[in-house]
Amino acid sequence: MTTQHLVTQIKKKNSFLCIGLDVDLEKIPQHLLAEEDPIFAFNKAIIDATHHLCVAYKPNTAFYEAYGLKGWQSLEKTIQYLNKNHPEIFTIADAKRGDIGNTSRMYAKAFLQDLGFDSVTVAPYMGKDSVEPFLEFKDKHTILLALTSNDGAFDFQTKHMEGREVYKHVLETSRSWRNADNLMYVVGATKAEFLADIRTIIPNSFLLVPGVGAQGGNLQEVCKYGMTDDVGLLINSSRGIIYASNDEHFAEAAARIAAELQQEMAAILNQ
Ligand SMILES: O=C(O)c1cc(=O)[nH]c(=O)n1[C@@H]1O[C@H](COP(=O)(O)O)[C@@H](O)[C@H]1O
Repeated sequence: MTTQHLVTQIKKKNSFLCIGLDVDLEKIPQHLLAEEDPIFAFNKAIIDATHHLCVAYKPNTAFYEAYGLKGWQSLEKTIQYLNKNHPEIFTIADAKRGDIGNTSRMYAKAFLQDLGFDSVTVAPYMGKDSVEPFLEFKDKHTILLALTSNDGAFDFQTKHMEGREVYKHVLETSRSWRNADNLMYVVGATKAEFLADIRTIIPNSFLLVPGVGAQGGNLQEVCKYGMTDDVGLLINSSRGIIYASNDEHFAEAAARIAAELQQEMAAILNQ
């Protein structure tokens, strides 16, 4: 999917919401455990109830890998369901990969080609040759971790190196890599106050912003400092939406929370 297509969808739906499909069998409604594939049954119900409210879905692969082969099959069914029924929706494999080039090439093939995601999250720690293989795919996007939402972000990312913070080096240096136009960046919603500075380095790049909802990030603050003329933001909430209820009306409950966020976004877009 092109960035322009994503922007068009955002404007059409008045939403820049990304729903995180982080499925934990201990948290889903227990009646779904009788289904042949409880994870897919849960995802399908959530997608059917919320697809008109969001522009992206982000399964975090940890929640699928944890269930072995069955989990991987649930992930595959979920992306196939999205690509077949909602091809206008942007899909993110939240896998946080990155390795020597030869290995990264295989990660890129797995998520962007074989599974058919529009994008994949990648860690920048191993540098240029570990990220460039992901950038080779036309109309696919590599979402590089820049400033993450967790407290550990302060261990390395905000430390100074040659006079500036490490996350700023990530932003700046990555712009010189081959096919850098295919880059987006992760900035945690809990770090909204850093966004003004970040926008001086990457004024137009799309940002994936997780941390609204369960982690306490503030949507208004993120938009105030991070929004561009083309919106430039995908705001993710996972647990705050998908676990709104665990009774048989869980999907409607998830849609209610998603609608609240979408309405808040619409108000911001129409200001
Ligand atoms: O790359 C991510 O999506 C990510 C980066 C980050 O800095 N913080 C962060 O929470 N995430 C992911 O975003 C999701 C947040 O989930 P909730 O806290 O349940 O909304 C999880 O899948 C996290 O792994």
